[in-house]
Parts: sequence; C-alpha cells; structure tokens
Amino acid sequence: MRNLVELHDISKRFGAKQVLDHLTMAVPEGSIYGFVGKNGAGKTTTMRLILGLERMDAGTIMFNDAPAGDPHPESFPTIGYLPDVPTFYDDMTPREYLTLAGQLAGMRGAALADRCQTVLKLVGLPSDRRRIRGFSRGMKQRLGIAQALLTEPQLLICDEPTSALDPSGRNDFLALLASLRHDMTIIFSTHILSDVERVADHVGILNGGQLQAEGTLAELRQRYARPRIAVQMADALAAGQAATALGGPATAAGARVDVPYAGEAAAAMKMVMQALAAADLIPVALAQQSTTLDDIFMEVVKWPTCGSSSIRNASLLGAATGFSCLASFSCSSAWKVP
Ligand SMILES: Nc1ncnc2c1ncn2[C@@H]1O[C@H](COP(=O)(O)OP(=O)(O)OP(=O)(O)O)[C@@H](O)[C@H]1O
Repeated sequence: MRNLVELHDISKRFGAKQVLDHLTMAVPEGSIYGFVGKNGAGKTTTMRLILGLERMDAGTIMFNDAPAGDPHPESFPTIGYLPDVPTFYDDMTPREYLTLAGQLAGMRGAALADRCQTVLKLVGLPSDRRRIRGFSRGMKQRLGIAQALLTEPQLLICDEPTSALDPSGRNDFLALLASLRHDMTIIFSTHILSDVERVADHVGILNGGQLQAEGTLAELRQRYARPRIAVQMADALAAGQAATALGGPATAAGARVDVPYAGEAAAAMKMVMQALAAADLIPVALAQQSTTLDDIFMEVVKWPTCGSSSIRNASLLGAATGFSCLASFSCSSAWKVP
C-alpha cells in the first residue's frame, strides 16, 4: 500500500511554543487514519499544515510522492475538510449553502445539483426549505460533512468530528465514515479512542510534537500487549485482601483486582486461583483482559519524548503497512509465569 500523504521532519512553533518537533508521519492511501494525542498535542496544527492553511517552519509534506508546492499539482489529491466547529451562512437552506460551496469549488449546473442531492441524502439531511439557523449541532455536523464530501475528495480530513454528537449521532457518523472506506483516504482526530477502535485501520499517537507510535490497531496491540487478569471479588474489602494475597503488581480498585502477568494466560490464571484459594478467598469472576487503545494511549503518552535525532533516524515512511514504535514498553512489574 502506498502513502497518499507523508510528512517529513515537520517543525512548527507558535511564539515560544514548539508545537511540532521533527514530526514524521505517513498516511496510507485508502486508510482511515485515527490521529490521537492529548489536548494541545498539535493535531489541528498538523491537519492545517496538510491543508495548506498554516505554514511550517521546516520539513516537507508529500502528496502521492510529490512535494507540496510542486509546480505540477495534478498529483495532489482533492481534499475535503470538516473543521471541529464548522460555520455556515445560517440564513441559507442546506441546499443553497452546498450550491454556493460547490460553485466556489468550480462545480456548475445539473452536475452540482445532482451532487448536492446525493450528499444531502448520504448524510441524512432534508432537502427542503428549512434554514440552517434552526439546525442542531448534530445536523450542522452532518452538513459540514456533506460540504466536505461535495467535491468527491480523495482525502477527507475531519477534526474531532464526533465530539459534539450524542451517542446516536456519533454512531451514524462513524457508520458514514466506515462506508467511505476505500473510496477515499480519511484522517480524523479525536479524543474518543473507542471511535478510533471502531473505524480506524491505522492509528498515530502524537506526543511532545512527535509521532510516538504509529501502526495498525493490531500492530499497536501486539506491541503494547499488557496482558492482565481481572479478578472480580464480592466487595472492596475482599478485593483489598485478594490484592494482598496476590502480592506483587496486583492492584485493587473497588471490588476488582487487576493482575498483570507475563507468559501463558492459562498458567497465570492457575497461579491466581491457587493464591486466592490459599488465602481462603473466593472470586466472583476471573477474566483475561485484552489491551485497549486507551491502555496503549496511556502507555505511550506517559513516556518522555524521545530526542528528535532518534525520531529522525527511525524511518516511519516507506513501510506504510509496517509498524513503528518510538516508545518502548517494559513489562517489568508483572507476574512472571514460568
Ligand atoms: N494560531 C495559533 N497561535 C498561537 N498558538 C497556537 C495557534 N494555533 C495553535 N496554537 C497552540 O498550539 C498548540 C497545539 O494546538 P492544536 O490545536 O494543534 O492542538 P490539538 O492537539 O488539536 O489540541 P486539542 O485536542 O485540544 O484540540 C496549543 O498549545 C495551541 O494553543
């Protein structure tokens, strides 16, 4: 799979704040790329740089292997953008607004009218005389995505598209993104990691101005696998006693005890059950826990930022389907199963 967008060694500073520091990132063509990072990590800044709405201090952006600014822009993808808070001319109807947006993008006549109808239907908005003024946040978000899709872009960039939506609106939006898979490449930033787990096939975690981990979800899970057993006890008192009996890295929270382990799951389960039985403690439930993107995120962002030279030396690009991780995870505080 080749990369539609590549960022090489991008640096960006606002005043005294170094927001991006030799950021290198690759977005495979046809992927849904979940772009995550703490508040202020620089996700919007990165997306605005890709859009050409912001100037970088150093580095290169490549589209289809051609540098942005190339005098032959035919290799550049068309880009649709859904900002975090889309704004509209409220006195217009959605159709009037989309017609204006299409005309500004050079679309005309019946083709434009047809496309307006298609995108309104796609996002589930009415094509009647209702004004945008009366729209809910969710309806405005839908109109924003309709506008972003109007020109049938090859690259769609969405900045925190689901943050203002209720669960049902979020559900619809994610289903829409998933339905666009393979028709276009999508970058979307979010703090809702379960949304990323649901639709993204690639994930990049931005921290300290650099991409600290990048890969498919499966690759990240494998790299950051933090196997553990959850022991459910009857109450918090029993959980505290169980944690003491299990010792080592076991931690209690409420009625649950978390037991990280290294080695075979079955052997770890057996050791946990034996230790509990020896202490005359009966668990309500025992279950193996899989690594979530939340676990991975917390693991990645807790590590100090690597030196920029090590980032530069680690080639994230050229292996779009490969996995790269710049922060290491050591499972030192875990039960070691022989
Ligand atoms: N035009 C600007 N002028 C000055 N500082 C800016 C500007 N744009 C962004 N910043 C600063 O750059 C940093 C990164 O901001 P950015 O919006 O890119 O982060 P983000 O990861 O998108 O954050 P969030 O998740 O909170 O939306 C922040 O400290 C922000 O205040």
